[in-house]
Amino acid sequence: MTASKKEAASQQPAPAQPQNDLEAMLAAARPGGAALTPASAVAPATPEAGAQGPQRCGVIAIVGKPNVGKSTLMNALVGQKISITSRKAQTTRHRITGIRTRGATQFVFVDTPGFQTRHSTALNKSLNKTVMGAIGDVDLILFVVEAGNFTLADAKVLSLFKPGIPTLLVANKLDTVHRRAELAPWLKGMQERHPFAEFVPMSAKNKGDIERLFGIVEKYLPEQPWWYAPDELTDRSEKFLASETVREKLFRFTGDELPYTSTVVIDKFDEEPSKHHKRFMRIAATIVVERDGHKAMVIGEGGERLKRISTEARQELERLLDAKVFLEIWVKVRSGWADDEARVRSFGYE
Ligand SMILES: Nc1nc2c(ncn2[C@@H]2O[C@H](COP(=O)(O)OP(=O)(O)OP(=O)(O)O)[C@@H](O)[C@H]2O)c(=O)[nH]1
Repeated sequence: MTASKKEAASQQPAPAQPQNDLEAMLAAARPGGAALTPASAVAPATPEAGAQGPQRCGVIAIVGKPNVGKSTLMNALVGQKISITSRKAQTTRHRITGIRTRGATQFVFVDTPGFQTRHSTALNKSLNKTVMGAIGDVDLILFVVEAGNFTLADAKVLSLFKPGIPTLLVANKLDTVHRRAELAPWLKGMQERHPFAEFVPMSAKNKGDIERLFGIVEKYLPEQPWWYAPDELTDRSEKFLASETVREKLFRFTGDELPYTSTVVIDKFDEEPSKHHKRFMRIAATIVVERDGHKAMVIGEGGERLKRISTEARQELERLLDAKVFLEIWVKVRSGWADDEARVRSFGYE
């Protein structure tokens, strides 16, 4: 990948011509360095897989501090929910590959956990190691921040980037910026911080922006044969997706009360023969929490909350696995697991 990566890195993307208010504002902020490319200024890439022309394939890391919208972006790019999302920071804990094949190009996205700067537990050290591993050998980095915002936590992530890998500044959540004029000086400041290849103000929730981001990303990927079949969406196992689904429901239904150190372990993931269903899966999961109080919180009054978590997780898994699912969930207390390196590893973290 190295030779072709250099080629991709040396491509100089042409700056977009201003076509609307946002673009004009961006052009005004342009200090002569990076192309300021609002997602809305680029022609969409060819949507279907299998088109003529040389194949392109490359790895794109999606990196940023917690809660900036990395998983939302990844799911929108892949076109299906691969990475779990929630309002709670630190939802993503593993490196996740999402694959999308469009036209002659295969995009291999790597979503990473939000880089942790606050607590130095074994869990957080493992999360940061995952981020570092993900950005080491990729063709392009999408550095995701909230448009108009740049904090110390963002700066710490940025300081990890090595020179040589082209990096796009994805200024996400543009829909929440009401005073767009204020973005110009902010972008100018960002240009001074790092030699970004392009600036892409956008919203991960806007389909048009996603469509155009494909067009921007495509030109950084080297010409080489695809690595995956065109219909593959992820390299993660169904078992892994099962644990992520339960974890997502757990966080959704417990809100901010439950510490982020709670986790999910899959104890059983078996396909069984069935006369009534084309596919029948028997899954057993354990939610691991740190304290008795957290266990009570997960179970809820009369078991109501755990029942809701189970029902929603089962329904989503039935869609995801295209199977009838029997899901059993247990809750166990293992105090101090996030501080215990061996436990962190035994629960499937790197
Ligand atoms: N308004 C708005 N909200 C967004 C956008 N993108 C993501 N969000 C919201 O931001 C929150 C965090 O999104 P995630 O995708 O989980 O963020 P993340 O960066 O993966 O978070 P971690 O897993 O903690 O690293 C969720 O509530 C999303 O719905 C956007 O473009 N606009």
